[in-house]
Amino acid sequence: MESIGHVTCLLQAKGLTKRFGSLTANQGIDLEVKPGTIHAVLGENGAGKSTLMKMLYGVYEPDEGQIIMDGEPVTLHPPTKARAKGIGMVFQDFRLIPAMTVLDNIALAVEGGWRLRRKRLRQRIMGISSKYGLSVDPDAYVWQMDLGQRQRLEIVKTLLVPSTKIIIFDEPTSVLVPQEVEAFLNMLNLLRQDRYGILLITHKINEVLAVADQVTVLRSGQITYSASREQGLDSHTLIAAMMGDKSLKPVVKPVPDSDRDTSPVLQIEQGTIKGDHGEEVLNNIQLTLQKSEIIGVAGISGSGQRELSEVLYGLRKLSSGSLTVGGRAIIGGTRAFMEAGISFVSEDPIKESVIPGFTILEHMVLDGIPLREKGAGIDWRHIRSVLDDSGEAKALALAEPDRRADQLSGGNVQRMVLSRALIRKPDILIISYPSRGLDIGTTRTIQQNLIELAKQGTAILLFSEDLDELFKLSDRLVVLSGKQMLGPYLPSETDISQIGYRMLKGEPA
Ligand SMILES: Nc1ncnc2c1ncn2[C@@H]1O[C@H](COP(=O)(O)OP(=O)(O)OP(=O)(O)O)[C@@H](O)[C@H]1O
Repeated sequence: MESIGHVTCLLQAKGLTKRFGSLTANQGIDLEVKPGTIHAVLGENGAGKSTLMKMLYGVYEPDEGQIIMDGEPVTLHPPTKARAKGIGMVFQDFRLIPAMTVLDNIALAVEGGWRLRRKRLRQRIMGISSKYGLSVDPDAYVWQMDLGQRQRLEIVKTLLVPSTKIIIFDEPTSVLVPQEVEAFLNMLNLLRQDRYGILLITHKINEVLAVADQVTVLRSGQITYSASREQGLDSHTLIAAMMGDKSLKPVVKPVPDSDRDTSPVLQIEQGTIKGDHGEEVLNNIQLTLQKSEIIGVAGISGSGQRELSEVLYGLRKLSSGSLTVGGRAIIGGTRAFMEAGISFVSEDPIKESVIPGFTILEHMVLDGIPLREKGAGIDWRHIRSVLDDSGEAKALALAEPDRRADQLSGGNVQRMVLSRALIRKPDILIISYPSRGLDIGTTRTIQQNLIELAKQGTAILLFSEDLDELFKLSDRLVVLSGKQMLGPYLPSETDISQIGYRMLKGEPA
C-alpha cells in the first residue's frame, strides 16, 4: 500500500484522461481509494463517471495519466489484470446465465471455480452471504431471481476472489426497492469495516450523505468538487458542483380541472397473466385507466410489473380475461397496440430498445416520430426538424441526433427513449421506471413532462420503485402484491407507509 501522509492508499489515479474521437470523456482526473473508505463519485448523465470506473477496472486504457498501486505505476487493462490486482466491479447489467443456478454461475465466473469441490464452494458462498447479510441461495436458479437478488449474487462473486480489495459499484441502488437500498447501505458499511476500498457511483445525494467518506463530483469530464466527510458534505454544494449554473426546479402538479374529460381509455377485466415459465403472476386483475390521468403502479420488484407492462404493449397475452382500448379488443401484437395509440418505455431500454450502430435520429423513427415517405425512402430531413423543434428533447438535453446510441452513457440512452415516447404524444403511455439512471435535474424534468403530457390528454400508467415519485405524479395508485392488484387508492387518502405495507404484506385484514 502507498503511504500518503499518515493514510495508506490502495490506489491513486493521477491526471487520467480518456478521449473518444473528438469527445473528451475524462480530463485530468485525480482520485484516491483508501482502505476502509467509501468514495462516492457523483455527476450528471454523461459527466464521465462510467468512463472513469472503466479505466480503473481495466476496460479502457487511459490516453494520459497514471494509476499507482503499491507505490508503482500499474497497467490495469484488460480487466483480468485489474482483477488480479484486487479490483472488482459490480456492473449495472449483470453478467449471469439465467438457466443456471447461483452455484454454477459462480463456479464458471471464479477462476478455477469449476474445479473447486462443490461442497467447498457452496460453503464459501454461504459464508460470505451470511457475513455481509446478502442472503444468496446457492441452489436458486438465476431466472427465478429479481434484480436485487442478482445484484447480491454479483457482489458475492466479487468477494469470492481472495485478492479483492477495491470494489467498484456502478449505480447499484438504481435497481433496488427502498427496503433493499437500506440493506445495501448496511452491507457497504460492513465492507468498510473490513477495510475494503469502495468506489460508489450514484445519482442519489441522500445515499452519499448517508455513507460516503469522500466525494468526487464530475461535470463534463472534469472534477468540479472533491471533499471528505470531515471537511463537511452538504447537498447544496454537491448539487451545484454537479449542475453548474443550472438550477433545480421543483415538480409541480396542478389540481386537475373538475370538468376535464375522464372517459376510460384502457380497461382490463378479470385479467390473469402468466410468467415466462407458465407460472401465474397476476390473478383476476381489474384496471381502468382514464384519459388525462396518471395511475402509479407500486410493488416490490418481480411482483408482475414486467409481465403486466408487456401485456399492455402486445408482447404478452392475457391468459384469461379481457383487455380493451377505447372499448375495443386489440387484435395483434406490438404494431397493433402502437396503432391503437399506445407508447411504451420498457424497464430496460439499453437491452430492449437500442439497436447497435443506429444513431439517435434513426431510433426516433422506431415507435417515435411518425414516418413520412420521401420518394422511395424515409424523409430524414423532416424527422431531423421534428427533433430539432421538440421542446421535450430540448428539455431533456438530448445528445446530437447523429450520435450512435450504443455509445451514449446509460442516462443518455434513457433520455433518448423518453424523448421518443414524449414526442409522439400518445393517447396512452405505459412507462416503466422513467427516472432510473437519470441525474436529479433530468429526473425532475421528466416528472414535470409526464404531468404536462397527462394534462394534454395522455393516459399514463407509471411503473416505479420510487414511492416519492409515485406519490408526486399519480392521480391514483395501485399496488401489485401476492399476485393481486390492490387499489386503486387516492394519494391524498393514503401514505407511503400504508402503500409500503401493502407492497410487502397485501391488504391489511
Ligand atoms: N464507447 C464510447 N464511445 C464513444 N463515446 C462514449 C463511449 N462511452 C462513453 N462515451 C461518451 O463519453 C461521455 C461520458 O460517458 P459516461 O458513460 O462515462 O457518463 P456517465 O457519467 O457514466 O453517465 P450516466 O450517468 O448517464 O451513466 C458521454 O458523452 C458518452 O456519450
